Amino acid sequence: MNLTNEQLNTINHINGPALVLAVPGAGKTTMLIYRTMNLIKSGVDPSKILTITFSKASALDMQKRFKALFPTFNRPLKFSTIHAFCYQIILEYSRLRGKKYTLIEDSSTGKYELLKRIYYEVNSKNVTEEKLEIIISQISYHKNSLTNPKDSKNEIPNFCEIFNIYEDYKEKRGLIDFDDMVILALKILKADQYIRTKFKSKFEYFQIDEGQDTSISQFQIVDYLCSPNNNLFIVADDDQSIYSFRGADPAYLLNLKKVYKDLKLYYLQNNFRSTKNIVNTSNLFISNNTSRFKKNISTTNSYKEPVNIIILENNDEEYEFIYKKTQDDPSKTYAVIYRNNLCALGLVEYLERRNITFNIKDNNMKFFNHFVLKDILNIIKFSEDTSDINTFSTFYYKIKGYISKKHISYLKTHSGKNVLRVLLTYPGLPSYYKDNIASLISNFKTLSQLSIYKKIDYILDTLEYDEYLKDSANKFGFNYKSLREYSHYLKYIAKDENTFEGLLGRLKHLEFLMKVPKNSQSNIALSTIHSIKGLEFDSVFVIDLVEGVLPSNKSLENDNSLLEEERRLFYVAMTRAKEDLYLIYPKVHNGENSEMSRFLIELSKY
Ligand SMILES: Nc1ncnc2c1ncn2[C@@H]1O[C@H](COP(=O)(O)OP(=O)(O)OP(=O)(O)O)[C@@H](O)[C@H]1O
Repeated sequence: MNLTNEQLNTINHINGPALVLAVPGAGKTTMLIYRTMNLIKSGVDPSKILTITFSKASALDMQKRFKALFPTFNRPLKFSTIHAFCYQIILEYSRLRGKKYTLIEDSSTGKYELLKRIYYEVNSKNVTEEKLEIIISQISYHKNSLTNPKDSKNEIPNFCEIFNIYEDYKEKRGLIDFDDMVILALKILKADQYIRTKFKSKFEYFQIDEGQDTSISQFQIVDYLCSPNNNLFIVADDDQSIYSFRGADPAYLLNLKKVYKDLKLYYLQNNFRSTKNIVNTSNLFISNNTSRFKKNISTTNSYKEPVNIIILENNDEEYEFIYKKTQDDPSKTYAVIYRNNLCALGLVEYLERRNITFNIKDNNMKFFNHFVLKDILNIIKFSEDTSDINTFSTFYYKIKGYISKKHISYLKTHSGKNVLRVLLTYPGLPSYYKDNIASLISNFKTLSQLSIYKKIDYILDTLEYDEYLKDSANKFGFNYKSLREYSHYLKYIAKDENTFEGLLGRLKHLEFLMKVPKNSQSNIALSTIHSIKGLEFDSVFVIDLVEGVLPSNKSLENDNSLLEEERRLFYVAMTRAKEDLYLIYPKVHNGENSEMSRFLIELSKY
């Protein structure tokens, strides 16, 4: 590969701190590999170089790329995630000081169960799954950003107390979670002189890839280890910082000059990846963020197809569009990129019915275990066997009928072919209540006779499960629209099924498909924006570009910094494309009229 002058300049940096600000497709990873060799050629002992990558996969990828570029070099080199590195410090401390640490994820308690228990203790209420996710991400945020949980602005009642009990519980039992690795390693380095000296002398040159997504606590570890020589080389693109919820903050990069007075700043502004159309459009787009380094992004690539803004009637048309386009040329690579995992469901269902294989990059699909899905399936199950009191007990209070706990206790001691008929024998029932139950009996009979697709609407409307969703949205702080999305996707999957067993089988199959390893040979990738970073494809489709999805509802309710992060997410998605970029807006999204994403409106003016 012929390196440009910009690139050569960068890799020739040897001593002292440096920040390389690079645009998408500028060859950041490539530069780190060449610079590693350059250090070695200039006399640095390879075992003294530590390269920190964002993920395990990128550490392996970098190792492979190094081997491919320099096949004859066979001395050991260290490419590691910060967590793996911190874990080594902790292990060494445990070995020398006889203090044992266990990862909470490997312990019998388990992080989720523990936090559920603590939430109950503190708030005398069960925590919902959504709230549990918020708690976990907020704990992580405060630890990584080294901010005080007291200042947290989240909607969790008594969050700070939950945080403190959780931390205290772990500390007393020698348990650590993923985020503790960095904090604990930092504590050990500060307090234990022997270990500090040992690790400080282990490495002399530090390189950080994806610096924009490195959290403040992670930077502190490196800062601690590399002083006083500060042989620190950071490669970053502040415009691609998309992990603020884990404590990454591009402002830290913007202020790096204050931390290292002799910081050398290098720019890599040539995009080798994309057509001029994509580079120019994405450049104009990201310039609307205020908190960023200004760059002059350019490319020597030629103009080709313009960036396509595609407006379609609904999600089905969106899936069909992608299906047809991805059949164009089997030698091309395609990526379908979305903001949330849930957006993939309909597409997976659509492509799979047409025997199209794909690589799906995330498997964090909560859909299959979500309470809305479970409730609806349980209600259908009960309609097929109305003697099943156990299933009935899971949802009786979520549908119309005013059935209470004491009625359920009665039913548990009185069996019958139809639990609702048994309920009619409950002593002293007022006549209006008997009418309610009689109406429910008739509703369940009707439900059992409907097609599987129509059952779902019947449950939502006639059995008033939708009212329950509205109530829980109010009570527990869910977003009602998001809850409705679950029923929408279930209906979408159910529309080609004739039986309940068929639907259950289909769900199992889709769940399996979305969990399979990502090594299939398919040329079509499906991914969230967070998981696609660093990768490139000939054609890219960014789907579901509606207000509330991208930008997300949450970012619209908060201050401008979250909206800037949504813009960066959009930018990361756009800049994965080499040749063709399709930005798609379905007018009806998940069965509801939608508004076009403000980002698309903005782009259509360029
Ligand atoms: N000097 C060069 N000449 C030709 N191609 C290059 C050069 N440097 C890098 N490339 C190519 O440019 C593409 C982008 O490189 P790379 O993936 O390393 O970029 P990146 O800066 O890490 O991108 P991003 O931040 O968007 O993930 C790759 O296909 C790489 O091979």
